Amino acid sequence: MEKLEQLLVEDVSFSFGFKEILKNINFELKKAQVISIVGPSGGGKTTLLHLCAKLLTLEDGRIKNSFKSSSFAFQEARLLPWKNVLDNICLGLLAKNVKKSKAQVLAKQIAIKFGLQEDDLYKFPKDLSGGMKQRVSFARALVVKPSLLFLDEPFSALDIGLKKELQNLLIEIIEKEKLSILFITHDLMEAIKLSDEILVLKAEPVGHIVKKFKFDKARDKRDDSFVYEQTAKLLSDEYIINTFELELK
Ligand SMILES: Nc1ncnc2c1ncn2[C@@H]1O[C@H](COP(=O)(O)OP(=O)(O)OP(=O)(O)O)[C@@H](O)[C@H]1O
Repeated sequence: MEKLEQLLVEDVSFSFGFKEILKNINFELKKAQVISIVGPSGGGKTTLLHLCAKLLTLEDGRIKNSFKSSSFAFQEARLLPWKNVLDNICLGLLAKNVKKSKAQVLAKQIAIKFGLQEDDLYKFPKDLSGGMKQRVSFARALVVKPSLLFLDEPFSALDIGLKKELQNLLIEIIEKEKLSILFITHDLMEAIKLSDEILVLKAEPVGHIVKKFKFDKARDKRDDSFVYEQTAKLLSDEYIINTFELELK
């Protein structure tokens, strides 16, 4: 029988020193699902993601991650400046003991899929635009074929066209490879386009989930009008208004 892959977060609370950041967080992320965490700045979204990804040590509650493998992509691409594009993408594969020649072939394939040109592969991060760095960061995260991907605002610095292109590519990979994603975004439209569930994290008095929104419509059927319609609905929801301290005009 195949092992159940899921991320189970139960009663998680966390403090930095005396400052309580998160209180009683509960949710479950299943295979091929996308959960996004939205909320105002400073609400503890990144802290929660880091706890789930074991980049921070859990103090209180339980996090069970039974996904086979995971990887990350962050808002800043975090590429190694002394390695070229190809070598940056190869890193995770080499860490998994894939032979260098094989790693380079796989890295090249995914780089091209993510819209990089052949001659970009030998450039160093300092010679890349922000959008190109982001493509490299995605390629590096996905080349290892993770079953769970942690994303911290990966699209926020990109122009609308590139954002849409990378989102669509991600949607294709979610459906084809049954990728699961936990991601943070400030962008409600992006969350609606990509997620099965949105968790709204309110900062006051301590970071907690005030509401969960679920979306059943197949991701590849979510056209612009669906996204606009749902965004308008969310923006009139009292929990969203309250959490983001929106003023009703
Ligand atoms: N290493 C740290 N030490 C102490 N406090 C921290 C540390 N990292 C974050 N914090 C504090 O924890 C709180 C939550 O931060 P976090 O980055 O998780 O919020 P966020 O919701 O992701 O914010 P943003 O949307 O601005 O990225 C903030 O008040 C922040 O100042």
